[in-house]
Amino acid sequence: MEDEENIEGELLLVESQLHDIQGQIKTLLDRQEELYERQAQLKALLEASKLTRNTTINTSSVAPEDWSGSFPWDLEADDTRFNIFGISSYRSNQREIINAVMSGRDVLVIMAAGGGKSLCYQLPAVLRDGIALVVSPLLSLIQDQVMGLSALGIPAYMLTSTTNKEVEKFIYKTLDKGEGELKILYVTPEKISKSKRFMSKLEKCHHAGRLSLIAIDEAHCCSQWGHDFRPDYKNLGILKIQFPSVPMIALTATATSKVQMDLMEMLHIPRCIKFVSTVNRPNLFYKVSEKSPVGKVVIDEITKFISESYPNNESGIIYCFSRKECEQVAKELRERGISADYYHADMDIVNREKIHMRWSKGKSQVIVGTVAFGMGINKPDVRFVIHHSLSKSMETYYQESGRAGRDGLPSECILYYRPGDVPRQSSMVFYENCGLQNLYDIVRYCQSKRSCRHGAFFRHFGEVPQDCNGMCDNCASTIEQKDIDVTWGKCFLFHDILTVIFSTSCLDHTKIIVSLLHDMQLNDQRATLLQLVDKFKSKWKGLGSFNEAVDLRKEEVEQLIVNLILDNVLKEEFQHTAYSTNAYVTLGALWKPALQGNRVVKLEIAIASKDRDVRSKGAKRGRMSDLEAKLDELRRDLSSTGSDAIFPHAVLTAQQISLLSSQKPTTPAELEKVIGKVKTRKYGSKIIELMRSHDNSGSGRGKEAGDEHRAKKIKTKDEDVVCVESSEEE
Ligand SMILES: Nc1ncnc2c1ncn2[C@@H]1O[C@H](COP(=O)(O)OP(=O)(O)OP(=O)(O)O)[C@@H](O)[C@H]1O
Ligand SMILES: [Mg+2]
Repeated sequence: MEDEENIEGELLLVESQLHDIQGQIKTLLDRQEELYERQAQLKALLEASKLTRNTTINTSSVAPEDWSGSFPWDLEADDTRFNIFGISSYRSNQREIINAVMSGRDVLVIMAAGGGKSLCYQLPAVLRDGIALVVSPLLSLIQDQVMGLSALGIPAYMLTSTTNKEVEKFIYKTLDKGEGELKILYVTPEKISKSKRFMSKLEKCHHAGRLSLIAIDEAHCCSQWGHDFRPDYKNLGILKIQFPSVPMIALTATATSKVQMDLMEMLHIPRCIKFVSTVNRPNLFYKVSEKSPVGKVVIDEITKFISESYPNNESGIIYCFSRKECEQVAKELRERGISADYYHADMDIVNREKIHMRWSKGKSQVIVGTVAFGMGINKPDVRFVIHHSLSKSMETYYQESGRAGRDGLPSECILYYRPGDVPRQSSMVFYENCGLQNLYDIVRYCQSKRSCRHGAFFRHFGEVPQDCNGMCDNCASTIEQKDIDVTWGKCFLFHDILTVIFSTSCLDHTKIIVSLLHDMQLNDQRATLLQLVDKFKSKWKGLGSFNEAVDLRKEEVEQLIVNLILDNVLKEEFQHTAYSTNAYVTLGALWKPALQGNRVVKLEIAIASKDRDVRSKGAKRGRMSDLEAKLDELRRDLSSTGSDAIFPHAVLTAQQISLLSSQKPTTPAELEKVIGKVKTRKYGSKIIELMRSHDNSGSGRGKEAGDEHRAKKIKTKDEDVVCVESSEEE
């Protein structure tokens, strides 16, 4: 009898070790496949490199590799950056990239969303002689860029299906004969692949030495491995073959090394200089909020968050799972006084564009959209991105949440998560290549109450982690968190957090769940996640007071089941019906060791009464100061008057408003120092008029809400605090 038990014990151990080894073999086989793939890519790249060497003018002697050194165009570049673009200093890598392009090199730029990629090709385009060609995938992006550049007085045009005949004629003539004023020409990739006429004009332009550079924006669209593959981008390789001496700059926000290799190969730029910036978005505060199963509660929470944190109509996006959900959420927000519109693929294009415009111009505060509200968003001052439902992968979440704070100012990204949402997503993605694996990665992110959220992105994109400086809920939380062993069903409370490790208790939760499923499987029955939770709860109740282990809330049982899925103790299975795909929970590869207590499953439980209301230090803002509000109104007025309507942020950025309201320039010379020459020439008189009247009206210095702290307390020389009533004394 004892012998048998020993044998059984060893058998279990052997089985569990075998399972681990099988896992390792699988990892090695996957790695082998990756290496084969990489080998093939490298061979192809070598070929392409040899090919390009034969056709490319050798530029290797043109410039040194120290791209941050000094260059002949430094002064002119600085002057253009500040006085035309109104940008006071370069962000990380911008200067180096500009220098490499100016030196005639091909460049690949990987820079996070909002990092400032546009300047990297727009500035050299202004500085270099001739016309710069920019390929961009979306009409709305192109329109936005052309409008912005025109407002700065830079002759930029687009040649797309919407371009009128008159402008088209002008563009062709300019390409052909070099007569008109044209510095930057935007086209969609279809123009390159489908219009012979365009390509022949471009050829002429190049032949006359007037093609200054070629920029491929959103370059990840070239690669099938990227998240937004566009077939027409595949044909862009022709550009380097036709115009080998013209520097090419390819730009994207995210590209794994596989996608980077792919891009270099497809665009024929094997010897390009690569600038890879960090994926870090230090101005974004990341948070996962527990999502109530009651829809109205979630909307109430979102409404409270928006109206308390963003009282000045600051823009935001809410991502929803389905079209129906978008409409519902937008309606309920409107009922609660938030100006919200919905946006999804079922709407006609005119309607969608109208909604997008309203929002971009600050006439509505929130867009509630599906993932269809995507790449075309160029608004720099989106202050919050809320996910009403789970994204389908870490990569899509990074992209979607990354639309917040592109202007570099503090912004918030909140994901409402409940384990019950997992089957909804998994039944949509399970048939995709690695769909479930990608989904489970973001589910792990959501379930964790300890790991740094920014750290999860660093890990995902293979970057060395950096401290997030309290810019996520888990790092900002001061609550002490500890692992507590509750073997034999005991649990302990440590401050506000209870962490439970379920192990070998014969009545523990894991065992009950696994044995429930085992029984069901024997009877040919199946259960969805919610059904399994109910079964567990009633079984648990049946055990009554004999059970010493902690009684979990329904949501916590869901969380545990999802953890068991992530740990391969359970797995999801899918079945198609005529109308939908149902997800069921069944036994996974490691159910036996779990049942026998050889598999430790951890569950992190935050005590239910406290949703850790941690916030970003910089995110919560008060009402705009009086002057800021006036400047905001002025930029809206200025953006909608004049011959070509532009977006308010193209007139004055959020940073510029903030600088103006603190520095209060009242002469053109002072104003120029804040917003540069071009904007001063265009809008200076109106801004100065506003500044002066604000100053004279008595609502000037010291009376603004934003300056309250300055108005109430100033320090005298001997450091005494003196209360003052009016700004004059300040
Ligand atoms: N050096 C800078 N200083 C201040 N603002 C800048 C600077 N460079 C760019 N910006 C501003 O940052 C915002 C985002 O820039 P841009 O549109 O070029 O980002 P991007 O890298 O192309 O992002 P995406 O991947 O989302 O397209 C714009 O409002 C731009 O004017
Ligand atoms: Mg961009």
